[in-house]
Amino acid sequence: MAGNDWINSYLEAILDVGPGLEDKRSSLLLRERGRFSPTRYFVEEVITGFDETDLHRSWVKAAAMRSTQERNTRLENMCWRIWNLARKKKQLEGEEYQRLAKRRLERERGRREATADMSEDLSEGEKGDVLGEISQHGESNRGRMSRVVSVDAMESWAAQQKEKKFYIVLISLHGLIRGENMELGRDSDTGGQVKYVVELARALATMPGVYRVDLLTRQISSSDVDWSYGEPTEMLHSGGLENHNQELGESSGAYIIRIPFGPKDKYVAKELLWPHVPEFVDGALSHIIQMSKVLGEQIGGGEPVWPVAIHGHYADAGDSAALLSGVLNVPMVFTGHSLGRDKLEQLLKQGRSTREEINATYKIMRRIEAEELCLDASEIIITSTRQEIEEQWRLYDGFDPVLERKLRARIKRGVSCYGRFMPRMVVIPPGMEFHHIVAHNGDMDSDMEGNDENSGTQDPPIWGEIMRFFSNPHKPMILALARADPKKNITTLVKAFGECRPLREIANLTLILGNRDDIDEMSSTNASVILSILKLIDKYDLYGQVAYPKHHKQSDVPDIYRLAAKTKGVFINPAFIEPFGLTLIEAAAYGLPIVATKNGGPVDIHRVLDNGLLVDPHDQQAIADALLKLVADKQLWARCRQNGLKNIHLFSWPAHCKTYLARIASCKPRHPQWQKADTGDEGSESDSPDESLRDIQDISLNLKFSLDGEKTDVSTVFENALDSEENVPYGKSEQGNDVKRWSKGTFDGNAKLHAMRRRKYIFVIALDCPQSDLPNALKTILQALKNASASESIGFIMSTSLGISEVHELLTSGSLSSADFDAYICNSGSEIYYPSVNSEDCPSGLPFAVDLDYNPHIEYRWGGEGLRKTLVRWVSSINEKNGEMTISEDEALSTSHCFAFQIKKADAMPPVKELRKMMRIQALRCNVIYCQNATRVNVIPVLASRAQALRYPKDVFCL
Ligand SMILES: O=c1ccn([C@@H]2O[C@H](COP(=O)(O)OP(=O)(O)O[C@H]3O[C@H](CO)[C@@H](O)[C@H](O)[C@H]3O)[C@@H](O)[C@H]2O)c(=O)[nH]1
Ligand SMILES: O=P(O)(O)OC[C@H]1O[C@](O)(CO)[C@@H](O)[C@@H]1O
Repeated sequence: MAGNDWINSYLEAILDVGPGLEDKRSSLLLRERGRFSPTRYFVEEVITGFDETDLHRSWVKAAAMRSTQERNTRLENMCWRIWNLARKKKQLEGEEYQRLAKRRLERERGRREATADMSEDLSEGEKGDVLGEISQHGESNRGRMSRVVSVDAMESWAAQQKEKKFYIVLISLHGLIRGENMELGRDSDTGGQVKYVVELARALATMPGVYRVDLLTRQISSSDVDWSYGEPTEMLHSGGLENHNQELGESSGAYIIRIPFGPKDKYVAKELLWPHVPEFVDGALSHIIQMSKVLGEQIGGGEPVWPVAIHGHYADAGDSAALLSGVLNVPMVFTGHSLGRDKLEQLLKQGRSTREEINATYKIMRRIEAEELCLDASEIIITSTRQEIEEQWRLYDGFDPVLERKLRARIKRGVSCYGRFMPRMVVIPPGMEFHHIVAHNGDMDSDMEGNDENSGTQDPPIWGEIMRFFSNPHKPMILALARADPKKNITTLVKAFGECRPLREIANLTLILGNRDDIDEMSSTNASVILSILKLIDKYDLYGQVAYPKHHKQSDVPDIYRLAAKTKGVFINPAFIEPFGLTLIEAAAYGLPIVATKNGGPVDIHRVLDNGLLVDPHDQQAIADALLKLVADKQLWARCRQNGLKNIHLFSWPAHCKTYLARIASCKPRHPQWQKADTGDEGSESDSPDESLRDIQDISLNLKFSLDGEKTDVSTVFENALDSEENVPYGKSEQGNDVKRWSKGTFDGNAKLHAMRRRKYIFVIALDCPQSDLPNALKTILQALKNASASESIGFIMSTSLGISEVHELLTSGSLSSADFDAYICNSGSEIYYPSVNSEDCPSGLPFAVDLDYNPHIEYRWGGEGLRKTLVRWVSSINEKNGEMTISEDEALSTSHCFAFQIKKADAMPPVKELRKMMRIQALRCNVIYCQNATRVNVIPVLASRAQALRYPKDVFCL
């Protein structure tokens, strides 16, 4: 049922059912106590309803009742409802308060421990840093954004870049992205980020030193969306992009590359894309490897040209970028655009939904974990404003501005950070594409002079579409342009307008809220925004004063701003919080003064442009007052218009790109550590390209034998495993990551492994819990699979949380040999071994050869001894707290890249997320895994895992 109509309909139902209403003396609820009655049911539904938006409406209806009895019943129910709402709000506030206090304590403790660790060698200067760290941001107002334009240093950088030829990968996941006629505001997914990434890709490709930019996104071949989103590749034309240096990069250009993943014929909203991220990573990896090879031939003298950075935009693409940067060992960059923790806090503050409800709608906890992973994995995080760092990123476990500065100072002085790392946060606001604005600014000035009527040029069609709504189209236009998303808070704007008589008299209101054909076909969240607005227009009888056109094209947007400016109107963005606010710089560029929320990016924008007023978005009266002030005060209006136009050049893509590239160039170069194999005569072993495509099947023995707690008929596993190619039964890694496909890779450097080249199928056997019957089961599986096909064509990989000595024990107890498997992914993905007859290949003298390239490949941010010491302290604190030995370090099983701990009492252990959180608070980056039925904890490098090891694409160029 739309809106809160259910409340009134339940009240109607109560009145219809009506038992006991005659008894005027007793309370409705007391009267019904003890036995089921429909009245009681409806009353309870009403009073436990948790939304206050229609309380006023219920009140109006109750007050209008003629019958005293009916009125009293309604009022009585309203009292219950208000009481219940207040109680729930209080309870939520209490819970929130406790949560925040707990968080504060945890962070303080974490920071204390980190500081204590590093205290021995604190230099004097550093000690000073600790006090008043935050206030050190006291840069001047302009200074805060000055990074945008202080590009002098960039000139020398540009000279250096001439020699370089960068390949940059950007990722924006959901797929509704194209270069021309972007469908902005189409739904909740198509917002500013779409425009941002396309314009960034285009601008980067024109920079000196940049050879190619790929913007990876989802390929959607579905009748739900335009065919253009199904094209595998789209070149992004640079159009009239200006480059301040007039130095176009020697570039092969910018491209949108569409990777198919997720359901084939369906658009999937961003909240539902999470389970498909690993599939995207596999597709993207193939593309990047292929492209690096092609670029290597074009500009790398035959050596692959790896991406200089993989840059994820928004949490979902950040998650993917982290995995890709881990697999390829190249730097990761991240831009949040909008952050989950902040969104969660805002929604909780509104008090309308519980944490669980918010999570169910927005999958917000998954999103927050992805953002934490971005902090773990990124070298640089790009924000649009300083507010984003100080107010939003600081809400995360993995980021603390104080610790960040401290670590940076230590690195500068060459002092140890004891395995601690923080990404570098850099404020680089987005830019504007000015080429299509400049042409109109002259017109605008003549519009202002009132010359347009004789100018002979035709009005843009969108003007007519808007003006047809107005009784008096010449009044100043208040313009809002945003996605129909509740957080944009357009309903408060309509209320502010509707309830302010002078404003209604002096101005019109134009609402551009995306495109719609049929409200019933919109997503429920978008539809509810539109419906509430339509109801408010009706309620305040705003017909003739508000325009809400159903459609507009991207090319209409400049004309919409121009129309508002021509009428001496004002742009308004009243969002509860706006991370940056592209519309504000767009409005400024068209000479339109602004009223904007004081929460988020607009504060920084306003500081630079000084072209309007900031308001509290919850304060309806303040919104109306600010709008009235700007519209009515002609001098103020003109000053704001001029200020905006004068300073808008500070938001320029070329300046953005220069700072961006300088930052990226400062990252320590990293690239895959695997050695290029000697292609020699091995190439001939692959009979045909098809033959080299191997299917990987993951028979999850851990699932079958330990988690299920019951034995499975092993032969069934074989049948599934040998099922048709389309029906591959993929398993789950211990972290729940999908394990899918070995990237066409095999191993080199060891004669034994050359045999793998002949494999047509590779089966990955994932095992976690050694049980007494496991060796025999393994043996049976291997034999059965070999019998089912020519044994030469089948290869096996063991993927396990066990260490290599445990694997050896397991094999020996089942009379299996190390040569029965082609490779072993051990210690939860932190080591790879191959069978070897030469015992010198293995540090422990066992018949395995360790992959020596793998450890340096996954080493990024590995905390080593500093991390181990913190873990040991954590172990002691758990044992102390429990008063008994709950967990202990297992030195024998620990390796250089896997710290192993034995758990004695699984039920006395804190959940794994607590340990992850603690590590992050202390800036220690690692992957914590509870494995072997919660009897062991393995702590390994942050981007290592068993699933990631399967993507390790060693010597892919041989195939
Ligand atoms: O009906 C519409 C609605 C929006 N837009 C355009 O879509 C963009 C919207 O961007 P923005 O106002 O910045 O908001 P979001 O869509 O919410 O974008 C997110 O990402 C942006 C880029 O990082 C940030 O500026 C925002 O704060 C952040 O919320 C602008 O270019 C608008 O012109 C349209 O063309 N038509
Ligand atoms: O999910 P949120 O926090 O509302 O964020 C909005 C963001 O999502 C997007 O719609 C991208 O998927 C963006 O365009 C915008 O940056």
